[in-house]
Amino acid sequence: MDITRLLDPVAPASFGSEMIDPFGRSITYLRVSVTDRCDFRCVYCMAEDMTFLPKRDLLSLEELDRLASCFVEKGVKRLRLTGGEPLVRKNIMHLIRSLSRHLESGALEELTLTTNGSQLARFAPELADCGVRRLNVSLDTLDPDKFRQITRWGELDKVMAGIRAAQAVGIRVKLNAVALKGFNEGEIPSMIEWAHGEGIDFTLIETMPLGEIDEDRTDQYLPLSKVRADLADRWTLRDIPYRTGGPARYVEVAETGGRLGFITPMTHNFCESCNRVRITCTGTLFMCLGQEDAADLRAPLRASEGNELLSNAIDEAIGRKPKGHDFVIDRTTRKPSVSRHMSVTGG
Ligand SMILES: Nc1nc2c(ncn2[C@@H]2O[C@H](COP(=O)(O)OP(=O)(O)OP(=O)(O)O)[C@@H](O)[C@H]2O)c(=O)[nH]1
Ligand SMILES: C[S@@+](CC[C@H](N)C(=O)[O-])C[C@H]1O[C@@H](n2cnc3c(N)ncnc32)[C@H](O)[C@@H]1O
Ligand code: SF4
Ligand code: SF4
Repeated sequence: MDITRLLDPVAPASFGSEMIDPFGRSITYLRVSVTDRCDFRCVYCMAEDMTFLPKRDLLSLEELDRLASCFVEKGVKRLRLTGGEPLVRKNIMHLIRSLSRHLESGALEELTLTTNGSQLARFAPELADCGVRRLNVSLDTLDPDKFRQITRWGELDKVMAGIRAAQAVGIRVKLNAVALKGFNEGEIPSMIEWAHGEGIDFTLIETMPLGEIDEDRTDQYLPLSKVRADLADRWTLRDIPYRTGGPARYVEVAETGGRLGFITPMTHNFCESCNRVRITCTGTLFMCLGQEDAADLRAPLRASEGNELLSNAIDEAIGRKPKGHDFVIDRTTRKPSVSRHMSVTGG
């Protein structure tokens, strides 16, 4: 905590001050959406006909580096690149290579990604070389036809090759699947068995109401409380204290010997222990995934070469971090709770 702020609450935070929000939560985790573009169009994430940002609106990789590095100086220990699809951003490895200096210095504990895996076979060796030790691959089905259906045109083979390539260079892969009623509901146990057989942790996510999509979310929404109860009829699930710094809560499945995570924003809110904020590829800071409020960091970033203005803008925004989301998915609420798509902030 910056001592000058304790003595005088209106004193500007000194550069490098750690970030504590109004609810006493320490912000140590930054998610950076490096592009809003993607080579897939998952039906729960995007509409088929999406309008993406013009390239001129994007921060350069150097600007993204400066922005993320300012957060590292302010106490961020975990950095996750997302998107859109992070690996489709041109020259993304320049950014990852450059950010890896914070791993070498010990300032960062983890540099990682959430990816759809389509480009992973190409990038895995270099990612490992940059110090990426584990990453999350989003995969909602193991059936190639269903995979094409949910992603609108993705090829499962490529993702599988990406997973294998990552494992081959020693990167630990975790699979994340959005639980979708009538789509992968029946396949969840066999996906878990497959992942655990491969030594891969598996996490289920509840669908959240972000952005207009072509389908009705009420038809897709599958509460994980129900999935968990069904799995508990089949297997022995034991709560374990394992934590990654993300929102998943884990159990161990006695019969498979693997870890299963649940990300339950709808049925069991985890905002109380929130430790994260997000920046987008245009330099907008979102203090909460589930709210519209945001702060522009591009202007202070570009206004001077030093980081003081930027640091002050970040402190001011962290001071507005809300308590949590107000997500609702039901038949009476047709509009998404938040207008932007998940691909803007990267989940
Ligand atoms: N509501 C909410 N959902 C989140 C938050 N962070 C992550 N999620 C959801 O969880 C999904 C997976 O996030 P990841 O960071 O890839 O996975 P994770 O399981 O949290 O990450 P690790 O546990 O660090 O491996 C995201 O795409 C979101 O859908 C959050 O702060 N709030
Ligand atoms: C937006 S994607 C970005 C990174 C990368 N393209 C990927 O799919 O891993 C990050 C995660 O958000 C999840 N996601 C997208 N839309 C969602 C929604 N409406 N509710 C819950 N999770 C969602 C995806 O399944 C994925 O795991
Ligand atoms: S979930 Fe990821 S892969 Fe699927 S459309 Fe969204 S950004 Fe692309
Ligand atoms: S919804 Fe907002 S407050 Fe809740 S965990 Fe996610 S980012 Fe944090």
